[in-house]
Amino acid sequence: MLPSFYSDWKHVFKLDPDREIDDDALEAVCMSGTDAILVGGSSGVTFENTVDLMSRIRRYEVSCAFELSDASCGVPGFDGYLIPSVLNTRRSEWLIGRHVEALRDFGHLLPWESVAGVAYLVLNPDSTVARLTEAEAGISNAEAIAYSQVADKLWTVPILYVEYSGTYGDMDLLRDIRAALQSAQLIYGGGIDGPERAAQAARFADTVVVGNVIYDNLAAAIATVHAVKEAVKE
Ligand SMILES: CC(C)=CCC/C(C)=C/CC/C(C)=C/CC/C(C)=C/CC/C(C)=C/CC/C(C)=C/CC/C(C)=C/COP(=O)(O)OP(=O)(O)O
Ligand SMILES: O=P(O)(O)OC[C@@H](O)CO
Ligand SMILES: [Mg+2]
Repeated sequence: MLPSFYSDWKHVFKLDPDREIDDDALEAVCMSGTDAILVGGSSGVTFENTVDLMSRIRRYEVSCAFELSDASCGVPGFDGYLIPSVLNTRRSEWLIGRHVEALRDFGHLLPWESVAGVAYLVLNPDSTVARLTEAEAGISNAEAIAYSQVADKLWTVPILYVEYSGTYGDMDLLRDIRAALQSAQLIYGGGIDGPERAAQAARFADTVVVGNVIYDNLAAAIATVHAVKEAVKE
């Protein structure tokens, strides 16, 4: 498989266009040595707040990708675009329905060479994304592994995202999902509050995403970069 814009990502910071970040904090994040900034959120993302955040990140050399979760937010100028689908949603619109409508209407505008689909497994029932998409987050570990295998082995998705947004996940499950995958890049995100948890997740995930702690404890967030880069993958 040809390498893509996300293939080398070990550590990623996720910035939400719907949240405030001052210039000093943004500089610390962009100059931290992270592999990329991923712009995205599950609610309150608009064309305007996305353009605003992208243009501020563009002052720095760091790669910058956008997670497109609303068809009205097709902002050009990112290095790459991730398009999420939720595997364990009860509503097919979040798996495929909205995507079909968006591609029908706007697909001709997409820079396809810089686009990748992402299969999300949403596992924190209290997260915004779980509520929004009515995800069946309380599934057993065997079911979570089966979902992952459907995405990876049957559908050959490029990226599987194990999403615990807002809480730290089950690392034994992450290990077992890792072991069950054939080719998908494994992204982990959720509840990483500093270097220890970041290093643990990096043992099993190809890519570790750090989000909310940027806004809650910037120093702890910055420390996750080194922790992930130095972690030994199992
Ligand atoms: C030039 C250019 C780029 C043109 C683009 C043209 C265009 C718009 C083409 C259409 C492309 C397309 C197929 C778009 C998909 C449209 C769509 C609506 C897809 C649905 C996506 C989806 C499943 C959304 C649900 C939410 C989700 C999974 C979001 C991902 C990000 C995420 C989970 C963030 C975490 O959320 P957060 O807010 O941080 O949560 P917490 O509160 O818990 O922290
Ligand atoms: O905000 P946190 O809990 O770090 O989660 C990161 C990311 O997976 C959210 O989509
Ligand atoms: Mg968030």
